[in-house]
Amino acid sequence: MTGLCFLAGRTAALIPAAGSGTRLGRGPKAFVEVAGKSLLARSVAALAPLVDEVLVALPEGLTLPEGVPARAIGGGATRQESVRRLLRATTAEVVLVHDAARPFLPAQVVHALLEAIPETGAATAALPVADTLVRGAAGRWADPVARDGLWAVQTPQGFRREVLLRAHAAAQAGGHTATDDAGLVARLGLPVTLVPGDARLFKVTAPGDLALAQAVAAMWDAGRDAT
Ligand SMILES: Nc1ccn([C@@H]2O[C@H](COP(=O)(O)OP(=O)(O)OP(=O)(O)O)[C@@H](O)[C@H]2O)c(=O)n1
Ligand SMILES: C[C@](O)(CO)[C@H](O)COP(=O)(O)O
Repeated sequence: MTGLCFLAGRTAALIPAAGSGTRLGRGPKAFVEVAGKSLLARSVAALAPLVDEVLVALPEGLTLPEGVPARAIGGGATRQESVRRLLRATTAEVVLVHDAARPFLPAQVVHALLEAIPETGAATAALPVADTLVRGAAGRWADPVARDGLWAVQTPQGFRREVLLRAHAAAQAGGHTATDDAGLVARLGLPVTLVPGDARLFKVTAPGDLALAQAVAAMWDAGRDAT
């Protein structure tokens, strides 16, 4: 693999980018630009120097923009199905699954994941929850939720490919879903290591996130924030 020596075997970055961006409301979200560069191009650029290959799942009928160093396949109707297709399209021993919608990916997070994967076979970037949490009902405060031990899960998430293949096969056989891949692995009763994520790894989800993304891009593109 490229760059790092603590993992044997080839490493692939798998980027689900086939979402429709309903909440953002600007068409297929991976193609939305921030400071002149699409979310997809930014995510690929962060990962390409650190892995042996980059695979992207795109909405049916769309093609990779010129100059994006990746191989594209057609995505599925859900994120889980897009990742399942990506997994089947690589033979790499280690896979890093990363949302195209998280365009600011510091290299140190990838290094931390690659370091963690040999021990358990599965690891995800995550941040301890910092806000007070509450369950709401009909717009009113219902129950406080203790935040001790709670983490907000980000991507990338890294796996030995055979571990994630098993998790997806079990999900398909059992007809169950999870909002992320680490969740599918945990459902098998297997350990998932939490490694420090990064505030800049937020997911561009709703229109308000674009203003934040513009602000981060100004620093990132000037090279003052790309650690
Ligand atoms: N069928 C799908 C749905 C989502 N994704 C990808 O999964 C990541 C996280 O999904 P999300 O932020 O929910 O993106 P969208 O599904 O596009 O957003 P929305 O739910 O607002 O439509 C994104 O990179 C998205 O492109 C995917 O590859 N295939
Ligand atoms: C995979 C993920 O980004 C981890 O936080 C998240 O679960 C995706 O959620 P969404 O429902 O696709 O927005």
